[in-house]
Amino acid sequence: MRAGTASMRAQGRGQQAKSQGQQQAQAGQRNTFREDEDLAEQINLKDIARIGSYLKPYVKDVVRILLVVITMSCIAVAIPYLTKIMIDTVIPSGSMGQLTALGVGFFAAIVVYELCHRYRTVAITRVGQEMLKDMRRDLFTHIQTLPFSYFDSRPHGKILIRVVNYVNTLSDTLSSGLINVIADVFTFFITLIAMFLIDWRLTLWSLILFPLLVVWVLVLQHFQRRAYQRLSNKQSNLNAYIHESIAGVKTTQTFVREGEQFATFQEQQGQVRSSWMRAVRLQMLMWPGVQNVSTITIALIYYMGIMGLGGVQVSTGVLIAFVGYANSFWNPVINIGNFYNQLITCSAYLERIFETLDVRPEIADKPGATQLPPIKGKVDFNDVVFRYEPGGREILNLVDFHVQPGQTVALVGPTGAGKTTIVNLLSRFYDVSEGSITIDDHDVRDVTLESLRRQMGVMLQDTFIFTGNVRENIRYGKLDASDQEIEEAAKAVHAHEFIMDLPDGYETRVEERGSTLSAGQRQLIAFARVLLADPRILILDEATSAIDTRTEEALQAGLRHLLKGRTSFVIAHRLSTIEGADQIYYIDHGQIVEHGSHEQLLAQKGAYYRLYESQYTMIRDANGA
Ligand SMILES: Nc1ncnc2c1ncn2[C@@H]1O[C@H](COP(=O)(O)OP(=O)(O)OP(=O)(O)O)[C@@H](O)[C@H]1O
Repeated sequence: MRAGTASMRAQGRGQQAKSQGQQQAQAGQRNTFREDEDLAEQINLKDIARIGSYLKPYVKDVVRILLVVITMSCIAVAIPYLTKIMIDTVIPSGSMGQLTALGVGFFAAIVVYELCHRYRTVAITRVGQEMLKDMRRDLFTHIQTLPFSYFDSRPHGKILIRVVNYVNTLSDTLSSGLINVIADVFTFFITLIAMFLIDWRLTLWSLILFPLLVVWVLVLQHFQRRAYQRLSNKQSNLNAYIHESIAGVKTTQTFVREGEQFATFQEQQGQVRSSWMRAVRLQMLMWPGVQNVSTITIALIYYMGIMGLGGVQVSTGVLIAFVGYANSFWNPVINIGNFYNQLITCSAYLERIFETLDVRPEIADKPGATQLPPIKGKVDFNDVVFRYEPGGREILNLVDFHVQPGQTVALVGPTGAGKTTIVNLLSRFYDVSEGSITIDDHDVRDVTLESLRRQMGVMLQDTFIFTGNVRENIRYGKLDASDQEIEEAAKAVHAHEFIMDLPDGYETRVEERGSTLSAGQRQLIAFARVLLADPRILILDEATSAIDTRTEEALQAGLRHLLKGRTSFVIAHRLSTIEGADQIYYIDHGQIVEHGSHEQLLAQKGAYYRLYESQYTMIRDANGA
């Protein structure tokens, strides 16, 4: 990953997002919780402009808020001027009428200011939250479309932190910063104009230290940005580690490795703490800079005004009004400085968010992709070569086989041989590196993903159960299925019996990943789900591995008529489940080494025969024992 950094920076972040994954993949490297992700050197102004694009739908609200905020600025500018009139004109004149009128004016200004303030706070928060919601929605929907390879290339905790924490971090900047800063720029200029109109010499003296402040902010921003980038990386690493630890907690407890897990956690946490402290220390340096300059300026105004230096000859009223202006001049400067600070902090998070949004799914419909017509089920693998990473190890090497509609094909072979990879290519979760895969003579890359996957039913090794109840989980296969259809599918796969034994039958609540169900029960539910979807091509990847032999026999009977007329691919280590298959392919090291029916393969006395023998011997020994 590091080797690619220089060229990535040169290309700018837009391309960087795209190239980072690819370069990582080319180098065959994947990110882990121990590694920081690469970050761009410079703040990308496009990222900032993109936040603006999230404001677009709320333009009317923003205009209303801006009007309110500008009213507030005008009041803030008027008050020192009213003070000047009070001191220089009204008090010396002793006119009670003018004094009362000015007093009422002051009071009205303060009431209007407070009302505006309340409105502004609520309206800005609402717009900010809507923008965050939109951004989170975009991230979530985009992540749902990303290919498996994206999730292979980094810990899931690092993806999670972008959608939740990083977006939250933008909250302040979006909800108050962005709109307030526009008002602050406005206040800054009208204050400056008011100051020039009252006394241009004193105004110039007030600005004498301003360039110094700009230099101070610019010097600091580089270090500050680096510090916040480092912090975002460390937070991401910690999140990835916590996520992994929770997923692996059963293994940790089984092997009593809590101590080791804790030590790694402490190490990760320590890195977050130290990078946080450094970032905050740098941020704190910005504040005294602005604060000191503003204090020195005010002292200077008093000194110049009182001593009449530098050609400055002013009345007491002007001097007091000027100090008031100096405050309301420095306030927006401080606010703009703070906003800049926030922006630097946010840019570290924004680049991660937009990088995710910029990842173009490698597996996507090509321009002009057609709908795959209703399929009959002819499948051809034509000299397929496949590597998970470009330039990486060949996982499949010239795999060539042809399946007729309605046939049941079994893939067997040692672990890691490439069986799952074959069926993943068929559903186009990855694209072949060389060769082609066709369904009914349509190349899977030429048709839309939606029309392809909608006609395929895939049941993977690790069955996923969503939070909800059993019925909803089965309905996932066909969202408009009736209760009767759901129960029929469950009966066909012999899931109905165990479901009826659950406390609330089909309404029994199940938790994320189905942790309250046994592995076999989870597989039966997934089986019913996939059968309900009624796909033309069925893929069962170790789908019966956790089902006990008795249930499996019953299940086989139920399945037989469902498999009829469907092209099916069955991967099973337990050979008894695939004996009836029309074709059995024995895969080893990414190649088909034998194929034929069960009887033909036994007669060949090759790898399949040896595997069968070893399983048979194991069963016989177990029964004998
Ligand atoms: N996402 C991935 N990225 C990189 N390599 C992978 C990935 N998934 C699998 N592999 C590698 O590809 C090879 C084939 O894996 P595959 O899962 O297809 O094997 P399999 O025959 O299904 O094994 P098993 O019977 O154990 O499920 C293995 O060497 C594995 O390490």
